[in-house]
Amino acid sequence: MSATGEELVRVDDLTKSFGSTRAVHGASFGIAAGEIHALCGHNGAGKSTVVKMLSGQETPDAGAIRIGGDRLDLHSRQVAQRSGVALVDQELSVVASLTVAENLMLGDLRAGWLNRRRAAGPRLRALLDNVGLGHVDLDQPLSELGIGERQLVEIARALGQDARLLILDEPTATLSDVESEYVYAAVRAVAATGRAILFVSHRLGEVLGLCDRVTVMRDGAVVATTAVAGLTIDSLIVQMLGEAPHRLRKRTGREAEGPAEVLNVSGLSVAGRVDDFSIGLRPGRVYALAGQLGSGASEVLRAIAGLVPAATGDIEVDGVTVRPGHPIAATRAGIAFVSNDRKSEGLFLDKPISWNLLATRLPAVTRWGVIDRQRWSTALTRLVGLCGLDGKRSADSVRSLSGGNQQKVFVGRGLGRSDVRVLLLDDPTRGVDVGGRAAIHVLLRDAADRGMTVLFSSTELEELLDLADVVITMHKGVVVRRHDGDVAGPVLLREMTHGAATPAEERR
Ligand SMILES: Nc1ncnc2c1ncn2[C@@H]1O[C@H](COP(=O)(O)OP(=O)(O)OP(=O)(O)O)[C@@H](O)[C@H]1O
Repeated sequence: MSATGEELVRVDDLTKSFGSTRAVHGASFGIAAGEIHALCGHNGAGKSTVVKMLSGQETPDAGAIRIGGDRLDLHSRQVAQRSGVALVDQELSVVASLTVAENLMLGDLRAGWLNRRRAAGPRLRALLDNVGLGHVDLDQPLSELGIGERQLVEIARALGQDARLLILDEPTATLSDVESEYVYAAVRAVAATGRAILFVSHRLGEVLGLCDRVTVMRDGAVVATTAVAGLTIDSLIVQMLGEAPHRLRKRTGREAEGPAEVLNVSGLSVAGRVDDFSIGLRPGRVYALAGQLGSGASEVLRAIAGLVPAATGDIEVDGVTVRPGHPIAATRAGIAFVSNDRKSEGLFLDKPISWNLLATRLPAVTRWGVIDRQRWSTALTRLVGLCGLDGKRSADSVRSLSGGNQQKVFVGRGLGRSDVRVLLLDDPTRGVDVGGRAAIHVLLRDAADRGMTVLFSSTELEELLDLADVVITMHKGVVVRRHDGDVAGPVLLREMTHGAATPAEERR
């Protein structure tokens, strides 16, 4: 752990609301020069909003940000960058088709002669060396590098901006352990140069292993800033969730026994993402895959839906084999998939609601290849009712709906179809407000009650506890545990953020 020096970054009473949502209120903490400072909290705690305020993407409603004692008005990303704040985002912004050198110069504010490739060469070389990329050629296309190395190029680029504060938002979420180690080494090297580092992570093991102190947020407020030396995974989880009586998932009477399994998956693997995943699912139940970004939950769903060509393993629906990597075969077998990206992978935003709901069931609403008005209208009325949408608006474009209602249309397409046996949903309520979320939960529960098998992924404890009959936790591509009976929120969070307990941890 690096020694920490004078306080370099200071955040005081930072506050930000979106409409009636108080995303962050009264948040205060400091980061010393040379310190690796973690920012933790469960979903919706306010971490991203703090990061956005520090990096100039959101303007605080109140409060102050100081770097090196100077109070800063970081009203745009460029201003934040000029003030010495560099952000390495969850989504990499490096460009695969450019060379490493070109990527390092992207977005550099000191454009001009200094950045011309030849003049900049030695400086760029030093940046790469600093993050452990001494073996990488500046003129190599970025596409030749692995995902971990691209993450390091991104960090090197941020350093090239002469950052005083380097913010890393879940930098290892999708990396392997080996790749993550390179990132840790780079982060330690950067801290050793006296910069302040804010490290946002859901992986509590790495927080304890890498960082000096951790600030935990809950419901928009800072709970505490503590030296990691005095913390354990469990004490961090208590800070994240509070001491209040922990919610238990209530048994619904849907025990493990019951009707024969409809979906059987065994030995499902996706190189580098999912390792040896097996599951048997019965009809009439709601199953959840609980896992953070990088847990493999999303890839499992996509692989079962036939959308991952490189997936291997056995998938059977009602005893009939469905070859991985064949989406049409999966659909024919009765598997429907709702992705987590309704905008680019599902809805036609400028088409009417009716069209979006019925496009996937044309055979049921046509006669001799022509749309049968009567059938169309009957199916539409039924589906609009099933989704809890306003029937009078079915001619409106999907774009005109709120996010929650758009998601209802997206989910609704898989409902009420006799040919769908298994409904897979990747994070079905992401970005949906509380009311919309409850409505989607009702839709999914009803679908299960009518005999469908529902399997969804989520990172939200409340959603897992409210909706699922069975919760399967995943961490770094493997199943941690299957919970058929009652389970408490902190147990799920521990398994999602840290994986299986070691024998020593079990004994404690
Ligand atoms: N642009 C926005 N408009 C409306 N509400 C928002 C917006 N951004 C964030 N929120 C709300 O503010 C609260 C804090 O969200 P934030 O994204 O900062 O949390 P987080 O700790 O980063 O969560 P996660 O780990 O899930 O990313 C949440 O209730 C969220 O729904």
